[in-house]
Amino acid sequence: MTDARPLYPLVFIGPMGAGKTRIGRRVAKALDVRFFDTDKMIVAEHGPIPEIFESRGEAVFREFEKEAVATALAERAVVSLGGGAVLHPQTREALTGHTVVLLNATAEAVAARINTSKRPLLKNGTGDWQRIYDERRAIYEELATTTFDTSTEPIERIAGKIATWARGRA
Ligand SMILES: Nc1ncnc2c1ncn2[C@@H]1O[C@H](COP(=O)(O)OP(=O)(O)O)[C@@H](O)[C@H]1O
Ligand SMILES: O=C(O)C1=C[C@@H](OP(=O)(O)O)[C@@H](O)[C@H](O)C1
Ligand SMILES: [Mg+2]
Repeated sequence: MTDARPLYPLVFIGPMGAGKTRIGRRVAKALDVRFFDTDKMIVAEHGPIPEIFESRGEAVFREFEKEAVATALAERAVVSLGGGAVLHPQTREALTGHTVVLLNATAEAVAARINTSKRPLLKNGTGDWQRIYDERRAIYEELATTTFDTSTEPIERIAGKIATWARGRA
């Protein structure tokens, strides 16, 4: 069955450390389109993420994030969201009809790779990762139009596979 959804914006969702930022950037390069990372947009406008969580709270961060997502989704681009962006109902609604790629990874793979100090929700270590993932799993799976697992292969190989898949979709 062919997928009638437009390829762009091509959106990456999934848990922290799955590789949305790194893989998204590589896929954009391979497809020769622009790349937006909503966390980077928020940092550019409002400052470092841990400071936003600390001084304004998660709810304010989610509002900033909703705005960044809406801006990025208007572009013909690859767009990587932060792991919790899908918690906002307006963001879930905004994703309707778009091509949404879920990047999944196991807790073990993520524990070996991520810098928890930059992720305020993991400041007690990666033990919280599984709980947060379990809370969000159903949302990710409902929104995703395709899924790739990033646990075992290097970033370049996964990005290459996704770019090949995307070319086949275009
Ligand atoms: N497939 C992978 N194999 C090994 N390390 C990875 C892989 N994907 C991502 N990483 C590493 O994990 C960290 C988090 O990646 P990032 O793209 O920021 O994830 P996300 O945006 O989903 O939180 C980075 O240090 C990155 O180099
Ligand atoms: O899952 C989350 O709630 C978060 C994920 C982070 O982005 P990445 O998924 O790119 O790490 C960042 O938006 C913030 O620390 C909160
Ligand atoms: Mg990221």
